[in-house]
Order: sequence, then structure tokens, then C-alpha cells
Amino acid sequence: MAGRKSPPKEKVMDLMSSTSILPLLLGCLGIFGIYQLLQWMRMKAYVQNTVVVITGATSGLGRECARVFHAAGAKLVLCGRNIEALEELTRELTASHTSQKQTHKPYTVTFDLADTGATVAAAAEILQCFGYVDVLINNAGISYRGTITDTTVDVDKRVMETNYFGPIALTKALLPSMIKRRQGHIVTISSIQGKISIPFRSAYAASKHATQAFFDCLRAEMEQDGIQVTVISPGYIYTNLSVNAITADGSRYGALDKNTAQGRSPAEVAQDVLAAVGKRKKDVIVADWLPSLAIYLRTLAPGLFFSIMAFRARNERKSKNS
Ligand SMILES: NC(=O)C1=CN([C@@H]2O[C@H](COP(=O)(O)OP(=O)(O)OC[C@H]3O[C@@H](n4cnc5c(N)ncnc54)[C@H](OP(=O)(O)O)[C@@H]3O)[C@@H](O)[C@H]2O)C=CC1
Ligand SMILES: CCCCCCCCCCCCCCCC(=O)OCC(=O)COP(=O)(O)O
Repeated sequence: MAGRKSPPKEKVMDLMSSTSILPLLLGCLGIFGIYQLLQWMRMKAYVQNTVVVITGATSGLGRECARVFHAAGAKLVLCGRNIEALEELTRELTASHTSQKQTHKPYTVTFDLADTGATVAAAAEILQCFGYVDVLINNAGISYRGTITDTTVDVDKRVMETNYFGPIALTKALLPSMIKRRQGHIVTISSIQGKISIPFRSAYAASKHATQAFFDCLRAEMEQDGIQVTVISPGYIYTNLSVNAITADGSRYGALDKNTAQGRSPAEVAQDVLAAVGKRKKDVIVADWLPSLAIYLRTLAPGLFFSIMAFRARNERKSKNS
């Protein structure tokens, strides 16, 4: 009937059929789906049968990475200090074998990353496992809690040795064989604290900033040799990191922090690590919006960021003293 207004739903349907928007939309969705599927297949193929070395595989994120990469068909070399924990994980992974996908029995290599000599010797042992290394995941690390004025330089050194000098020694020892093959991927688990510094974490934040800087330099230098470098910066993850953290005098902190307990599950973060490796990402932040915003704030409005951190320090001091 002339002059009668059609209801909005009908109008939308009319528009869709008359201008072929619906088939166009469906076509785009289909192309996007196929693209995602191809990306996923490429990612899986990248990891299947590749030799992946994981440090700190005895606990937390490292152990979950071991599970995720094993399930994806990687040939694993699991590293840590605790031989029993490594053997237990190896038994678990071997028992989890399914007929659907070919999986491989992992090797284990035991060493302390804070001991450079032992780390370099371990690299030779790691290379003997499968004859080469495709992917090194520098995951092991320790955290720290304390005020700068109370903290001994020995504590600063201990954190730097585990989080910085150990991983770079292992990386340097494995690089020549990767360069020779013109193939390899170095992955480093840094932290949001590799990009911003928060009070009472000086040694940890410094070690993670150094890590970010070193691996950014490495990425540029290795491009000509075909070696990939990925730095992953997670926010809080629900692991034993705070429990195992060291304090100003070097003693164990021993408590599970609220932020840590409310963090992401290590299994979920391990999937993000797998995706970042499979997609050959260069720099990945795995965190909620607040830490990401804090990184932007540090760059774009440093004055405001420093005021917020000073406020945080005052508050933390007050609540400790009360
Ligand atoms: N949990 C979190 O909130 C976050 C963690 N990260 C990073 O994730 C990584 C993994 O930590 P996470 O799983 O959380 O913590 P965990 O404490 O659960 O695991 C740390 C791992 O590192 C190993 N390790 C520590 N010191 C040494 C050493 N000297 N030599 C060899 N191995 C060592 C531990 O082995 P052992 O059993 O021998 O002690 C353990 O396997 C770290 O680099 C951490 O900085 C980053 C952001 C957030
Ligand atoms: C006007 C806009 C206001 C915006 C406020 C932004 C500032 C908020 C500060 C957020 C700080 C986030 C810190 C995240 C730290 C983190 O995720 O660290 C991960 C770790 O490595 C944890 O190790 P730890 O030993 O510290 O548990």
C-alpha cells in the first residue's frame, strides 16, 4: 500500500537481498574461516617433529609448554635442575601417547642456569639428543621482592644470572649450529616487567628489561641467517613464581601472591606460546588490557606513569607497615 512504512527488520532484509550483501558477508566469513584454518595447519606443521628445547620444564609455564608442544608432535628436550621432576614429567608425557598423532619420547638435561660453565656444557648435551635444535624456549626464571635499599648486590646478581646471563649463555652456545643449518627459532619468556618497571621488583624488572633488549638485538642480527626470535611478555600467571621468588637477603619469599593466584592459567598461556611460535611472531604481549595500557602510558605519558608507580610504592609501604 502506498505510503505504508515497512518495519525495520523487513527493510534490512530487503536491503540485504537487493544489494547481495548477505552472500557477500557469507563469502567473507568463508574466506576468513579458510584463512584461519590454513594458519592453524601451518602452525601445527611448524611444530610437528621439530626439536624443541624448554628450560624450566619442571614447573608452571614450562611444564605446560612441555605438555602443549608434546601434544603438537614436537621432539622435546626438557631442561631443569630437578631430575626427579623432569623424569616424572617425561613419564606423564610418554603415557599420554595417543594413536591419533605421532608423539616422541622426550629427553631430559639437568643443569643450573645460574652456572654459566654448566649451561655451556649442557648445550653440548642438548645438541647430542637429536643432533640439532629447531626451537629453544628460554622459559626458566625466578622473581624477587624487596626494596632497593635493603637488597644486596649478590641478590641482584643471582636474579640476573638466572634470568639473563643463563639464557643468553645457552642461546649463544646453541646459535652456531642453528646458523650452520640456516634454521632455528629462539623464544624467550620475558614479562610485562620487561617493558615497564614496578616498585619492589628492581632486580626482576631489570633482568627482564635486559632480556628484551638482548633478544631484540639478536632478532636484527640473525635476520640474515634465517633465525627467528620471539619475545613473549606475559602478565600474571597462576604458578609458583611468587612462592619461589627471592627477597632482599636472598631468602625464599615463600608465599602465593594475590595477583599471581588471580593470574591466567599456565595451560592457557602455553597455548599462546605455541601460537606465537607457530605464527613466528616477533614480540607478543600476553596480558589483560591494564598492563597493556600501562606500557602505552610509560611511552606516551611517562610523567603520569611514574606518578602512578610512586603512589603504588607509597601505598604498598603503608600497608606493609600497618
Ligand atoms: N608467573 C607469572 O606471573 C609470570 C611468569 N613469567 C615468566 O615465566 C617464566 C616461568 O615462570 P613460572 O612458570 O611462572 O614460575 P615457576 O617458579 O613455576 O617456574 C620457574 C622454572 O624456572 C626454573 N628455574 C629457576 N631457577 C633456575 C635455575 N637457576 N636454573 C635452571 N632452572 C631454573 C625452575 O626450576 P626448579 O624446579 O629447578 O626451581 C622452574 O622450572 C619465568 O621466566 C617468569 O619470569 C612472566 C610473567 C608472569
Ligand atoms: C589514567 C589511566 C590509568 C591507567 C593505569 C595504568 C597503570 C596500572 C599499573 C599496572 C601495572 C601492571 C603490572 C603488571 C605486572 C605483571 O604482569 O608482571 C608479570 C610478572 O612477571 C609477575 O612477576 P611477579 O614476581 O611480580 O609476580
